[in-house]
Amino acid sequence: MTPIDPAALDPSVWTATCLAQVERAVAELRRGGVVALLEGDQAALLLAAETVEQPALATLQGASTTGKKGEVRLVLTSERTQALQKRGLSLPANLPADDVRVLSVGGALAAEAIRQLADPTVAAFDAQALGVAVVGDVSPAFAQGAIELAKAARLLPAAILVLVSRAGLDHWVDPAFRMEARDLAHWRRNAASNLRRVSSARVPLEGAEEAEIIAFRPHDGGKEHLAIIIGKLDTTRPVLTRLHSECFTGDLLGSLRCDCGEQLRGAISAISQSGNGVLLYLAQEGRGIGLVNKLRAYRLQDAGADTLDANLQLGFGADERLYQPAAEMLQQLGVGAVRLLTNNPDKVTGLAQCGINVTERVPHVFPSNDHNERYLSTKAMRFGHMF
Ligand SMILES: Nc1nc2c(ncn2[C@@H]2O[C@H](COP(=O)(O)OP(=O)(O)OP(=O)(O)O)[C@@H](O)[C@H]2O)c(=O)[nH]1
Ligand SMILES: [Zn+2]
Repeated sequence: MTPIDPAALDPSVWTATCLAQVERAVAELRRGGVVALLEGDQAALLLAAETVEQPALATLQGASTTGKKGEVRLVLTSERTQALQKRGLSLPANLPADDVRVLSVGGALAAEAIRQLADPTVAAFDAQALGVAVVGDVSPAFAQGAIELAKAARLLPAAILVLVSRAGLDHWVDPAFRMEARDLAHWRRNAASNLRRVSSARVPLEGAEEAEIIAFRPHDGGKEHLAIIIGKLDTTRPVLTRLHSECFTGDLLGSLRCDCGEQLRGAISAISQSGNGVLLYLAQEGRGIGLVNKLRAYRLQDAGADTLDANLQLGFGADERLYQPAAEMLQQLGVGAVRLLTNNPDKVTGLAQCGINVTERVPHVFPSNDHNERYLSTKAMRFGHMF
């Protein structure tokens, strides 16, 4: 496929083309297929570690032998590498403080062993026996791009990578699944934002009968975020606002592991009682790691980790949420200043950094139960929540 020259295209066409390429690659990684990142005359063939199966792995191993560009590498976040070190992986001392680590895993490692290296919730394994060593000759654009694509696919942040020359790509990967590494930065800027208001309806809620739900669709076609307007919005003064991150288990099933269900219904009634306000229901399940990874985090918590360390063991940051979509929804609703219902100081600073004036933090605390006491105390001790 001839590379697209951005200068020759209308910016909106260019953006749409580049976003579509990233989205196709993300879907392909989820189904265990090979995608390619390009930079200059170099290319990196990628597989997501979580979905790797033997036939696709054999393709990458074949490319590594034929391409003579080097062996199969495993790309992990530094958080995941540190967790593996605690389980016996030996790495050279004094490594640079990189976000992402590229490891050589030898030519013969089986798909199952790769999945185990990515996933701390599977049975214990002998990390030392894998003989993993650090290699440093992979472009950061490839290594970071691989992790970014895996996260965008809501998979574990780990990938398999092989370097090949751009000229020989046709043999290894379908043109539909190739993209310039630099397009990822463009995608990052546009995907989560550029929200388009797609539909809205009046939905009377228990305790807030005058309510309207407005759906905002991200530019990348991802899951919609919802704004729930309660009462008649008065934007002439700071609006009572709640940013609620989706929690399937707490919001829908009434899970006692967290406080989300109570916070959701509590926010609706607090806003209703105050007269008017907004609840943003953000498609950022599991502090942005997705439901499946949150279930993995719960397994790690059942084995002793707290909610923050569980995220790190999986290879994620403590909190992967972005505040840009929330700020953009508020701006589109004409809300420039808010009184924010939260105990989380990061929400206050995150929203303020995205241009919303947070005039006041309104505490949003509910009593604990036997199942969520540890979760809530971790929030206070390690995330700085103000209870
Ligand atoms: N990764 C991870 N996410 C969790 C866990 N427990 C709950 N969540 C998610 O955390 C998010 C809860 O976010 P919020 O209700 O916005 O709460 P918060 O950031 O603690 O801040 P406030 O409630 O505003 O004080 C939801 O997306 C849940 O799915 C967990 O153990 N691990
Ligand atoms: Zn929850």
